[in-house]
Amino acid sequence: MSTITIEALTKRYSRVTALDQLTVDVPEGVCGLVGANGAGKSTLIKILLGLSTPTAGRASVLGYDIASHGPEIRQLVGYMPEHDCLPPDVSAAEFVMHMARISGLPTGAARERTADTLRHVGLMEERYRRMGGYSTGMKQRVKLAQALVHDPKLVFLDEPTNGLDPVGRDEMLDLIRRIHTKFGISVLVTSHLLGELERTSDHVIIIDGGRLLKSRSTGELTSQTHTLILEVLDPAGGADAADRAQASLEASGLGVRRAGELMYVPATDESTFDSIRDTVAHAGLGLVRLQRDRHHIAEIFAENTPEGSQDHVVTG
Ligand SMILES: Nc1ncnc2c1ncn2[C@@H]1O[C@H](COP(=O)(O)OP(=O)(O)OP(=O)(O)O)[C@@H](O)[C@H]1O
Repeated sequence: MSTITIEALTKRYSRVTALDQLTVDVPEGVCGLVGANGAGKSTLIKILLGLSTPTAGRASVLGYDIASHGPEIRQLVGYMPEHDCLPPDVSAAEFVMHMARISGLPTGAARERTADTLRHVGLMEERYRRMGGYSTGMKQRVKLAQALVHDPKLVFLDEPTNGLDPVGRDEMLDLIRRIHTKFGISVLVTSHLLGELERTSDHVIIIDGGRLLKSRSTGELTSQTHTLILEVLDPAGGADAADRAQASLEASGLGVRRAGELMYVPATDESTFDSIRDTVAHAGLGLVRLQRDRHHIAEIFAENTPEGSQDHVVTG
């Protein structure tokens, strides 16, 4: 089932077309929205929240039309904005409690939800300190907590890993995954870091210049290819194992592409596995690895990205 449907959505600013006839459905679960800086991700989120009006096209969020039901949508959706927006002289506990009260929760429930969400994002210890002294990672966690505090059905997270170091980024990605697995909340998360989405998202939507490039389940995007990846060793300790394996495989009629010690062999059918095993054994070598290669999201993006727009995309 879709949480969001988008039909021919267009947003033109005076000099830029930020969204250009975008049509796509966002399924339940964790959905990654990926694109280089300026691809239109934040513009799309603001339109879906009813905070900005599209130039043309239509969309619905959780069954509500964005043109007529902004307040209903904002009641059911949590929003973590991209940029810093936290008052520095206030503590996380006060701020998240305030956001819970604004969402309409009575004081008791707001206090309970504030404690629960701050615990979930790992900010219990520091919750009474003023946020001006927080690290970037802690600020991102407060922004996430305020998006979750009113128990939404869906959250929009705009670049939640921005400014985080690799450890902080991994922790944030785990938190995002748990929002769905533990609480059943669907997530639309934006990023320009393609590698992040492979393990966090169930589905990935790729946009560029406000246009749709691809919308696929992560499984489909990273599905197995028809290439086998192979690594060998010489039990006698010889250093030329890969060279010898390559020569033997080619003599058996198999095509081999080399990348250092790794060999890539096109598989015609399951019998290719047997041919490789027998050929390698016959050459007196041992198999370290023999498996199907997989697509990576970054490669798929690279195949589709018009020249000149890739330099903003980080594939790490
Ligand atoms: N209020 C505005 N007025 C004019 N142009 C705008 C406005 N907001 C966004 N834009 C332009 O629209 C395009 C899309 O911007 P948007 O912020 O949606 O991209 P993004 O994918 O979220 O990138 P980023 O992560 O850098 O914010 C950009 O060219 C941007 O400069």
